[in-house]
Amino acid sequence: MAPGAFDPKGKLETAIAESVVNFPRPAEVDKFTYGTAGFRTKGDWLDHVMFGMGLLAGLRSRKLKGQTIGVMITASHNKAEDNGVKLVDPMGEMLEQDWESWATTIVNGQNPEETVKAYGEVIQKYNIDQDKPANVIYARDTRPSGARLVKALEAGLKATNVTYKDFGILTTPQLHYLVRATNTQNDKNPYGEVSEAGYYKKIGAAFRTAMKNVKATSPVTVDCANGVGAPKLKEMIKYLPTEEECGLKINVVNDRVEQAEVLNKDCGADYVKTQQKVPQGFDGKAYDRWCSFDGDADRIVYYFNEEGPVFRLLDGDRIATLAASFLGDLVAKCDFSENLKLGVVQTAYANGASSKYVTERLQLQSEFTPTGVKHLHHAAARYDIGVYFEANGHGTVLFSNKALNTIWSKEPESPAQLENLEVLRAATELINQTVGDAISDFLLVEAILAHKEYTVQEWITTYTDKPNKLAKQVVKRRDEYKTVPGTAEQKLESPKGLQEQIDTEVAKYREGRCFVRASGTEDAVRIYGEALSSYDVDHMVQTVADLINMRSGSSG
Ligand SMILES: CC(=O)N[C@H]1[C@@H](OP(=O)(O)O)O[C@H](CO)[C@@H](O)[C@@H]1O
Ligand SMILES: [Mg+2]
Repeated sequence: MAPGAFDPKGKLETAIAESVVNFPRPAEVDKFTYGTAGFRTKGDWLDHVMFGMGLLAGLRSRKLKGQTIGVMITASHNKAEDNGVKLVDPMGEMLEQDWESWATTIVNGQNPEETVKAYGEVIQKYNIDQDKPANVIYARDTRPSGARLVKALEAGLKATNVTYKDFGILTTPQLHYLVRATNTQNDKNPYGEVSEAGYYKKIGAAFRTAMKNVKATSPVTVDCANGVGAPKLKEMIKYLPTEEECGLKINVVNDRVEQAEVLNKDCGADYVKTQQKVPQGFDGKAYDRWCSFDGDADRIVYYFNEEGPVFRLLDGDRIATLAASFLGDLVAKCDFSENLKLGVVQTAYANGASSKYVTERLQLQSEFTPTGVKHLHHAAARYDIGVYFEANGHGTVLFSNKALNTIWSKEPESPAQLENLEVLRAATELINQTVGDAISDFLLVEAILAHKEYTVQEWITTYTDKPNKLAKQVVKRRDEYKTVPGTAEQKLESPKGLQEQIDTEVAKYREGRCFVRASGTEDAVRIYGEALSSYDVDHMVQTVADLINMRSGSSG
């Protein structure tokens, strides 16, 4: 058929209608919405969504000349019975925003005819030729519902004649890696071998180079949230230099993947960050270095206990500043003829002290985007070296082509410069540039700590966090809470008059900052505040919560 042509009684369309009846819509869900994290809900309700994602992944691949599209089945840090799905674009980035609404449309058909109709709308809108090749790869985390959901996905792929490959159980960033590796395998600079082992080889070799002349302080303990990060980190360790070689001993805890119900339970990066406490299974002594992955291993936070014990968190802001300081130093020492622009991208939830440290101490550019990794990723891509992290521990570093060319083509002028250059080159290979990756970020942090000869105490004293609080408030209608574009979501446009009230309140506190926005993932609005004293923060955030409560009551 011609591009854009669609026949509701055509071969593929008939196959869709016949197959989708095996994956009916669950009565429990009114409407599915593709949000920041793709689709996410109870695993039992997602078969129909998976079928639709099979259709859409195939269409997206056909639209992009047969380039391989990824499908990741995971619900990250959510509980074990939940599941979810996200599409991955050809260079390993998140699905293009325009297509998110098509994802929503294609899974919300009330009957087979409506599903076929939605499929046809995408074909017409994007002028897609159904006879063209389509390639999709997919993987899932360790959730029990994953194996069944894969069948629904495959049914959608089969109905529309898509060539596909199942990569089994992987971390989310591994799937992103594989998508990019697949699409660049015939390029001059392939991203890496197209296999899970290829991922370990690339990162393992880079870590070995980065650690060549330094020794780590051992040990470090990794809480894997009882998720997919556990078996994958254990596999990664086989490719790393041994403790004798580099000084690093890695303990893996919370690795009970066979026990589905303990996934993310009282452990993992999200628990540690939101509860501000050590995970289940913590047995560290004062100042022992620990970190936690989330359930699909795309987030990481570090922490330790001071005597007391007093819990101290080293979150995404800390990793961003550590990485920016390290990379900035290396770039300066390599003395490139080209000027490489380094920047740090954060959201408004970043602690003010970290942003100040970036601009004043590191003398680097700092920028803020709205919440959500795709915003940070796009902004970071505009720098030669763009470091981005959400405070919750999701982030990575992006190197522009110019940066890569400069770094790899430079002729060193001294043995010391060669050493720095080698470390910087290793960093470009060690860091997963497709998406935040707990395993890759973990090894980056470990390499940096070894180079800087930092203990956790030295790391945390680089700056002092401002007292802060993140609260949430359930409201009748969170969609009433809209922010002014270009303010990184820090000013409300509506409800009318609320921002003025917040401003008046915040002005009462020394170095006060407070903003309110609707959550994209939960049915609530979030309130973030910081000020010079923690007493002030508590008071300010509580008063703002009360203001919202009063509004919410009258507007409902
Ligand atoms: C304050 C906060 O941590 N917000 C999280 C949360 O978004 P909300 O839109 O705030 O619900 O979930 C997002 C997806 O995981 C993550 O990107 C983001 O950082
Ligand atoms: Mg995650």
